Amino acid sequence: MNPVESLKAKVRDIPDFPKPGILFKDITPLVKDPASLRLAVHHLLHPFLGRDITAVAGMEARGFIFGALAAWELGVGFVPLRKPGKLPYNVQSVSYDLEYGSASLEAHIDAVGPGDKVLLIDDLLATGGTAQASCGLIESLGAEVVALGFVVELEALGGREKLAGYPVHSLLRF
Ligand SMILES: O=P(O)(O)OC[C@H]1O[C@H](OP(=O)(O)OP(=O)(O)O)[C@H](O)[C@@H]1O
Ligand SMILES: Nc1ncnc2[nH]cnc12
Repeated sequence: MNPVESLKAKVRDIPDFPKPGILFKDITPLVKDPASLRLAVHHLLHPFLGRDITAVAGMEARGFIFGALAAWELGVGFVPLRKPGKLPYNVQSVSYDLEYGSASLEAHIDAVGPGDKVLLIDDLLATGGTAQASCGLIESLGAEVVALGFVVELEALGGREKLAGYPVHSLLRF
């Protein structure tokens, strides 16, 4: 099996979390294993090396894990997209639906701006609600979304279709 596919064994299935009927894909076993974490970040970023990217943005909370590592590897800054009420300065907000509820994200109004070329990174793509809303948030601040990267993609939930028009890269497709 190729090394990236072998990472699938590090994603743990938790049935009925956080609600009955949801099969939760738990990435904590992958993240706690140093070789798996390094391999995942390396392959997540492979398509983006050498690209004109000025910032990485990541969605709270699990997107912070891979987003911050991605920013470090690319040598650019990291922009946190946070759950409501957490950012201290003036914010721009966006609301959206996800597989098991609805939510909002916020960014500081000066987090990115015109001329910025942003790579959006999250742990997982499910319905695409979070990612689509995050694209809107970044664009509402005048920046461009260059591409999106996810460690896990749940293909049956159709997130990729919701992101039509954006380059989407995922590592582990279930
Ligand atoms: O494609 P979607 O249907 O929008 O779902 C994907 C989102 O759901 C999870 O985040 P969650 O909101 O559960 O927050 P967390 O990272 O704080 O656990 C995951 O980390 C993605 O951000
Ligand atoms: N099934 C799932 N497992 C883990 N995170 C998720 N975010 C949205 N759907 C999810």
